[in-house]
Amino acid sequence: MSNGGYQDVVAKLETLKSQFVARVIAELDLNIGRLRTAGPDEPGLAIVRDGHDWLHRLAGSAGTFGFTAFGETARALELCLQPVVDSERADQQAMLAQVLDVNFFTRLDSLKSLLAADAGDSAIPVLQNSVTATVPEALLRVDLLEPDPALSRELADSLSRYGYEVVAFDSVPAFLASNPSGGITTIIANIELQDELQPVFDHQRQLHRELVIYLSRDDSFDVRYCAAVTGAGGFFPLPVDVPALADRIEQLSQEWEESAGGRVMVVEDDEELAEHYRLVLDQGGLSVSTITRPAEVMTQLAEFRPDILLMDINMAPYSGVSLARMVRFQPEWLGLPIVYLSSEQNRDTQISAVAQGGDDFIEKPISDERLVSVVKARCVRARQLAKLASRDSLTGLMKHSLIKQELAKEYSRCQRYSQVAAVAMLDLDHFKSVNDTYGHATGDTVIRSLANLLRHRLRKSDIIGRYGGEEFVVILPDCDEVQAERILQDVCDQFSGLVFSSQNTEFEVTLSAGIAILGEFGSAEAALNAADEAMYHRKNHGRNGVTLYSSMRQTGAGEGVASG
Ligand SMILES: Nc1nc2c(ncn2[C@@H]2O[C@H](COP(=O)(O)OP(=O)(O)OP(=O)(O)O)[C@@H](O)[C@H]2O)c(=O)[nH]1
Repeated sequence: MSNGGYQDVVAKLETLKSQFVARVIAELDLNIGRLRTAGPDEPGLAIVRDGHDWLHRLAGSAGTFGFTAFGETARALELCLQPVVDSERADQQAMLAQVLDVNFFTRLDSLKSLLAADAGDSAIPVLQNSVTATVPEALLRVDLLEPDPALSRELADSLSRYGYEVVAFDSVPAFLASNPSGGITTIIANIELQDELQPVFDHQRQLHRELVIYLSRDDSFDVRYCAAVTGAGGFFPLPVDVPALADRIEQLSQEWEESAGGRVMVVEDDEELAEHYRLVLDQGGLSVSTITRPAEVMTQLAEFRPDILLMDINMAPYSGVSLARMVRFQPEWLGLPIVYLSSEQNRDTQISAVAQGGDDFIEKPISDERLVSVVKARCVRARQLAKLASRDSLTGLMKHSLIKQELAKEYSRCQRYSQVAAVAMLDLDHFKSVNDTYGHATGDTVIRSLANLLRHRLRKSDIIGRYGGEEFVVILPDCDEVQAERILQDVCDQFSGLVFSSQNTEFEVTLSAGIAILGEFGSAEAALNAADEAMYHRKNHGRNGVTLYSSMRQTGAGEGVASG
């Protein structure tokens, strides 16, 4: 975020703080006046219950706006009223006189002066060092810092086959001169340049140590350890195992993507507090949606689709705990992490809230820095878990069941809007012999390499899944036969150009693909079967290439495919 943007956030937070003060001053006069009139009767009890709720809200929100002493006193006063609220009806009236004594009102009156004192000397507890981190596309770029021109050329050439845009530099100053905007990239650097790079990291916020991979001629423990000490994300001895290096770049960029951003929905009925959280979390690089009316929770969930839901507990007349239960009525939200953000301090109540449909509890008030770091960590975890459930562990691509769901969705979309989309089935050629000759681990590297290539070569809107062992499905929305054939032929060519090595032997692998156009079939399943049949046709006609189902039909093959 630019400095201007940061100043803007600070100004908005200051405005919220002023609004909070103005509201609280009005509430103080009103509530103190009412509590003074509370007699030992039913109307008096109602006033005390309202007063308790009001103090509870103040205790939770004041600290967030920087009114620490004020918030602590409000909390102490809330606890004074707690026994009345908690006790049996018969005892309540008798307790009133004891609780509402001179001491209670002296402390209640002190709230006004505490508010004024805190307002004078407390700074807005805003994040000082925010990061906006939503730049995964930039990670396709790899900056290569290698003084040896021959090695640099060879590596740049090999990595570009995996779909990376490689920019080579022979020195750190040359790299810095070319990247003045400091876009986030993966950096592959010869470890000899390590001492020059360290000061650069200290001064450039966009360069991240964890996105650096060192190359080294010396593969000793000491050198590897030194690289780890710098916080580097990878280490490769020379000569480089290129597929493994490409794989590491991919892993780093995926880890980065997971840790960047995150979607959080906040349900908080206090409007100033909700806006404060929104500004602070947004400043911390998260996408935020806030709702102050709990009745909107279901609609907003469906629209915003958050990674986590942050929910206040006391939102009279609603309870966050019951809302969490209600959210869980819908199977789709069973796995959504719900974190209570509440000023509730009673441990038993906290545990009971978590037991009834929530996942965790954050106590209010919480500092801005801590809120951002806790929420970010929860988002990363939520994304990792969601990914584990739906993504193939070897490649990170969609699993069989998910890709079939996506295909069904795309099929309906094409039907509804009369759009064109293609589905392709891809299968590695003679893959059994790769495993048999070089071992299963090398076979895994080949599978991952194809997955990475597909991720890079295809558009963001294309959908890729691992359908089976060495079989992949690709869905290409808004893509006709001619375009799909061109794209997949390009993938085939790129893939067959990758050089793998194992046991000092270099080898290449090819793939066969079949393509079908969704709209030409009566169901998504039938289109997939057709793509599969076209792929087998390619296997029987020389492999290493693409077959269109429609051309295969024209030449008389594939009569058996169901078209409905
Ligand atoms: N390394 C590795 N191998 C796998 C994985 N899943 C499936 N395979 C292997 O993929 C191979 C598939 O072999 P086949 O179905 O005979 O096909 P092929 O050898 O590729 O022959 P064609 O498809 O006719 O070109 C088998 O050896 C499986 O064990 C995996 O996750 N990792």
